[in-house]
Amino acid sequence: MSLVLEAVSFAYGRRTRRVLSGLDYAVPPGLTILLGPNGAGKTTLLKLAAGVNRPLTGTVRLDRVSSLSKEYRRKVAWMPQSITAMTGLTAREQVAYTGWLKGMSRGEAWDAAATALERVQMGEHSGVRTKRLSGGQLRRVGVASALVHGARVLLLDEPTAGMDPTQRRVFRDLVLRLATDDVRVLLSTHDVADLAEEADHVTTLTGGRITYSGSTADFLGHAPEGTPEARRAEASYTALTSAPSVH
Ligand SMILES: Nc1ncnc2c1ncn2[C@@H]1O[C@H](COP(=O)(O)OP(=O)(O)OP(=O)(O)O)[C@@H](O)[C@H]1O
Repeated sequence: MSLVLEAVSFAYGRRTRRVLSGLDYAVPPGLTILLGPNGAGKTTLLKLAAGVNRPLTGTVRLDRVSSLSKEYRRKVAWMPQSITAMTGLTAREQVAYTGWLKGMSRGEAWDAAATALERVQMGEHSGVRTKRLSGGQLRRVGVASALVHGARVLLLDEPTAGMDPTQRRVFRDLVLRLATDDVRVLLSTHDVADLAEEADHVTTLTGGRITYSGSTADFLGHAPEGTPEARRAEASYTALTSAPSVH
């Protein structure tokens, strides 16, 4: 199973400059952290990979399935930066609704919603209206919605933004458990030090170009010699995002 972007270009309007141009990228196995400065194009890349945005040129596919097909959207799940709490719906209803939108029957979606909420440790909140949940809990409902239809690739856009350290820890443990041999996770974050060291892979994006994509160990090796252990992720990130081009 491989999610690949091939020679992808994208612009938000006909006359606006391209945010991505001729980009080639394959989502690596396991958990990958997507790092890059503000405006680098991380959200744009995730939306293209999710099939939410259509590339101007090039292709996005999961094995042979095009991102423009309905089948693709069942296999790939995207969690946007902000999750909307749907008025009047409980956590389980909101998650089941997503499953139904992705083509599951009502009964199937209802059962799968309970399982997905358990997986994100929100089982005991499944009957709570989502409007009443905290920001961190709502993000976990967002992950459950991404999991409910059995997606093979999860694309999470800055899921830890605005979380306090405790919520961040819970979420981080959750994400580390989600990435398995069968499910690839690509997660964008500004929080270099927090997640990068536990991820399998790191990808850095600068000005719409991939400046590094490889193992976390190699990534950490880009820190200048003598960098203290605790600052290696940050130093590697700085080295890779300020250099003109690497890989
Ligand atoms: N809807 C839009 N319309 C026009 N331009 C946009 C739109 N969304 C993003 N852009 C532009 O595209 C570029 C890449 O934005 P994108 O949101 O993908 O970056 P990002 O790396 O996710 O940034 P951040 O970390 O700030 O979320 C930026 O220059 C941004 O201004």
